[in-house]
Amino acid sequence: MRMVTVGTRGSTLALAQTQWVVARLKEEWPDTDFRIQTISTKGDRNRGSLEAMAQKGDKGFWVKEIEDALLAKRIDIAVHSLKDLPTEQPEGLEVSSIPRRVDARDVLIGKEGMKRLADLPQGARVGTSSVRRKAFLRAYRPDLQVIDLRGNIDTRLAALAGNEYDAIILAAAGLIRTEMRHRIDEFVEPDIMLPAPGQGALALETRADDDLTIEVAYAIHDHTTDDRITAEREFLAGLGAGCMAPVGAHATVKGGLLTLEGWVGALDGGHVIRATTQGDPSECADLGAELATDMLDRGAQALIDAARS
Ligand SMILES: NCc1[nH]cc(CCC(=O)O)c1CC(=O)O
Repeated sequence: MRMVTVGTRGSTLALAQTQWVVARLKEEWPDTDFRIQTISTKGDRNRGSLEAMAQKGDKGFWVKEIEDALLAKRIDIAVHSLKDLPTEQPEGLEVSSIPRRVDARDVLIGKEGMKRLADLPQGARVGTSSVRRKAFLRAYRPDLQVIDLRGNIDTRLAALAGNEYDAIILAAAGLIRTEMRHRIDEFVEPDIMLPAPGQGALALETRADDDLTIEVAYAIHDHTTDDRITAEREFLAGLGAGCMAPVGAHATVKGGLLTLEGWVGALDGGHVIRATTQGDPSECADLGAELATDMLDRGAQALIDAARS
């Protein structure tokens, strides 16, 4: 029997999404044996200094050790949250399959009476970890207090139970995948907070020459998700930015037309540059690159640089 080892981080979310992937793969390949191997990354070990690492240009702190395990053939497929995966893969590795995306939106979870973003009282304390959420939240509601909130999903939910926060913002996908959808109080619409490029999608990474495993992984590839996230990621790459930038991107496909929206925000919320483009889904990469060029012409670089320092 063929055996495929699937590697991932050890967090609840990483394990839940890897178990989902393996169940889907097993449906397609009932005669293949799948084994899950967890791997600890620099991001898992140094939670406190993620921003410092990002500033040094170290983009791959959630994935480096997992990619090393792929290259050393300790694992055959790596499962990543797409939004944490740098836009380029190291020599010898490739993204071979993009499974169907779940909800890309951010969500609000609040205490009693704090369950809708628009209705939060003046000065309410909202916890979030990402510069993108901070920038867009401050632009929408300059009166709110935006407070740092780090850690995995369980840690963040535990923090909300304490006294420091009135509400927190997370990715819907993480809660859906860990069977905590019932905790969601409000889906924040993209016209208020544009999601991160690739949010809600997974990436299956393999060795670029491992044809057998690539065929296995590709069985759960979803073309529409791929077109959407390709547009979003090319936009991010075109801006020269990574997952720690105040950048949102959200593509949808309707009636055979791909619509890509991109936002770049000032971290203080004072300014958000917004742009939209449309085209055939087969042109997804070009649409993303063109939108990035357009935004750079309109001053996006200064906002990205400012958020970095
Ligand atoms: N940066 C951490 C991270 N990476 C992926 C997800 C959620 C799942 C996803 O976006 O696919 C999260 C948690 C969050 O942002 O709330």
